[in-house]
Amino acid sequence: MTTAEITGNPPGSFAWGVLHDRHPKLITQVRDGLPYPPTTERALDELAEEITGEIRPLPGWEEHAGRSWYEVPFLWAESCFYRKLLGAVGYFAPGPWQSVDPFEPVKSAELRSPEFAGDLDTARPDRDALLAASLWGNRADLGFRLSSGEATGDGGLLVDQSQELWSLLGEGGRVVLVADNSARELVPDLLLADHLLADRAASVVLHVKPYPYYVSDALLTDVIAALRRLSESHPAGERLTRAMREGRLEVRAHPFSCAPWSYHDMPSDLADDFASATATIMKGDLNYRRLVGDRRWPPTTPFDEVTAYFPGPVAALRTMKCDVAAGIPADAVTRLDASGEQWRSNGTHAVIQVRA
Ligand SMILES: O=P(O)(O)OC[C@H]1O[C@](O)(CO)[C@@H](O)[C@@H]1O
Repeated sequence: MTTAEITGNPPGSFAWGVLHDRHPKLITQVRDGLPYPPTTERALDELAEEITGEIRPLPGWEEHAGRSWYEVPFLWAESCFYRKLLGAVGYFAPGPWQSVDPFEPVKSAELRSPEFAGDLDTARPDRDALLAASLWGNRADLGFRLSSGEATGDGGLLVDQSQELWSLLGEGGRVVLVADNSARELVPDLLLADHLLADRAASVVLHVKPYPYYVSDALLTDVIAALRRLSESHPAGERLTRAMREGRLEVRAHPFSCAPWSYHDMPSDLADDFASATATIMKGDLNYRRLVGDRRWPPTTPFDEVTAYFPGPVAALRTMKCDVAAGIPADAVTRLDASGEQWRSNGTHAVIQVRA
């Protein structure tokens, strides 16, 4: 079974709002974050203008050139936008700005924020608290806050298969954790990895992005910054640093992690990585969209069905921040639809879903 891919239309939809409102704000935020030279300012101006019209050709991204940003698959349009934003700030070109993360100022500020310190102070070591911290750490990523403000209410878990997840993870072996955002999400992910390494896994492979993406997505440099910050006030910082040196915690940054397609199209080496793991844990909203396909699934479509193709046991820890939904019980869908709230995308609901 399949259904239509999400695009930026119709006007007023969640995807439309991201393209229409969030992306221009992001350009402004990036511009304000670092003292870029006039050539970069001009490139950012050009991108701000381009996103109101047609997609201009870019080597490797010709697939939808000449079309409106709103007509093409939303996942592709967003990924292309981030790729072009990095191009505009000289991220890929030889020169002084090469590899300078345009989102680093916001990521660093978060790592030094009182909220972050509060997270650490209240962190509890039991497994369910660690799982919940990792899940809800995804609630307000830095891109989401640009257009939606910080999600506050807690609508709770619409699906809670945490017991199935713990059963899966009880078997040792290698666990793959596909990270999402840095700082306030990555640190609880690392604390979860620390718990797994102590109790349930011989090794953990942490997948991060090879280059900046979706504002706050974690890179290797963010893992290192998080470990340093953690080491200042939590014993797990030292343990995890040692685990990295010993190869029990391994960081990978596969190019496909920034590709504009779902995991259905993943290359064989990545599929082998997932297939040979005890379990793969997918963090966050974007990974969820890529896992189940960025499509207008009826929200009751079984999670097992939309992930049947995935090469190995897989779990999703996701706060809901877009229109994609699957595996939601029918009575919950009826109740939430009747409430009139934007339950699919306002970041106050979450799921822990497992396909063993
Ligand atoms: O960091 P996450 O959880 O992947 O969320 C990414 C955000 O960006 C979006 O992909 C839209 O830009 C939303 O789905 C979500 O709000």
